[in-house]
Amino acid sequence: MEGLVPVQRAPVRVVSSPLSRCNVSLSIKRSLSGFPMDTRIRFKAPSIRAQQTDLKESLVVASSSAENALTIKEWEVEMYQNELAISQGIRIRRKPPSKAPLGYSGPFDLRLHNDNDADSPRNILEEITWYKDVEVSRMKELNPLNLLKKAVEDAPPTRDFVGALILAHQRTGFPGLIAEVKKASPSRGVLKENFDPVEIAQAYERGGAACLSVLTDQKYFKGGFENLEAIRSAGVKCPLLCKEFVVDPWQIYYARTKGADAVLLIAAILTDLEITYLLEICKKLGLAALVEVHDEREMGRVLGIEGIKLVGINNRSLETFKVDISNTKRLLEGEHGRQIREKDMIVVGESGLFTPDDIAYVQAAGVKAVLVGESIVKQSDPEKGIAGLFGRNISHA
Ligand SMILES: O=C(O)c1ccccc1NCC(=O)[C@H](O)[C@H](O)COP(=O)(O)O
Repeated sequence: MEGLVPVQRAPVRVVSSPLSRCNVSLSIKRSLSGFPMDTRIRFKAPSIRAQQTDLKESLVVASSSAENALTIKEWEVEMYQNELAISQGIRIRRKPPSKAPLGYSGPFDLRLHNDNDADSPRNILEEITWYKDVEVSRMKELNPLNLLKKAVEDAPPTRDFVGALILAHQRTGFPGLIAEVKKASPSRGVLKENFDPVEIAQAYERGGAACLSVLTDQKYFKGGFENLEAIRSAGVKCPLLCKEFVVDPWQIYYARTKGADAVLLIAAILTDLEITYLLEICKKLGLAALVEVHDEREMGRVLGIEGIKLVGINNRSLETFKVDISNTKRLLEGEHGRQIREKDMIVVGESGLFTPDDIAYVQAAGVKAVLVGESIVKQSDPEKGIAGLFGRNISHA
């Protein structure tokens, strides 16, 4: 099935079913956590017609036992994926480690997570990630992937996000600006009361932004996919980054249907294999991917993944909210910095940038682009906010 990575193939024996004599083989192709599951039941059924009624009845029995087997297998895979994520240094658990399904009789260590407080998120990023899982399941029901894939064909064409950043950098001598359309955030609350996303986007464009970042999360950032769509439909030329917490390939397709030119992939919540897979989907859809890291370990992981052009260094810990712009400098020093230059990757300095000195600081550290929200969106005139941030008008430089 298109869009799946067969990370696990587990034969499930339907031991007590009468169907076992028909050589039922249930193979589970489970992709990544939160990703679609492709379940196929193959029959090497006897060719004799007379056995068909018998087979129908047997199917009913088998399907309920197969369903149980699937639930258990799915839960097991999720647990293994949590283990895999932990082994890659990912502290964020992708799902609440809820209780093992009825009938589970696997290794004891998979059940160790069932302590009483384990089902509470440990920080805001974990909370958002768990919420996304539920939200995406709901949205998928309204917009199934097969319909989305058709809708993608009618989406407006993608624009060159990376190219726009490089051009802006060459044109102005400053890092190319990704200006963020951000109404609120978990750390700062509401940043702008009278929030008109299209007006703000147009002001950013006039002010010399190379690209825009549009927050689409409703619950924590008071954003929305309708903002992305409205900005695109209003004729804003700057390429658009869909700023989401992507945990499922479905979100990438959805972003594309709403006019996105790029998406954010956060290394703190995705395994290496998931990033690789999501990058493939982006490539297929003509989208750029901004892969975001926060620490040395994430940077090391990302440098080991093929095909990443744009890497963002977030100065804000998404777990603690602490902002420290020296994070950008630290992560670009030494071996990692050398590899980034060797691979000719574009680094985006993200979060906590307020003044021309901040811009000069991250530029000296090696960034060719910056992603800025709060300091410019809060200004009564965001166009002037950009000039204030760079210390001069960058719209025609
Ligand atoms: O901004 C937050 O409070 C936040 C909290 C938890 C997860 C993500 C968060 N922000 C996303 C971002 O990375 C920023 O919106 C972006 O880098 C712009 O930052 P800033 O210029 O500081 O608004």
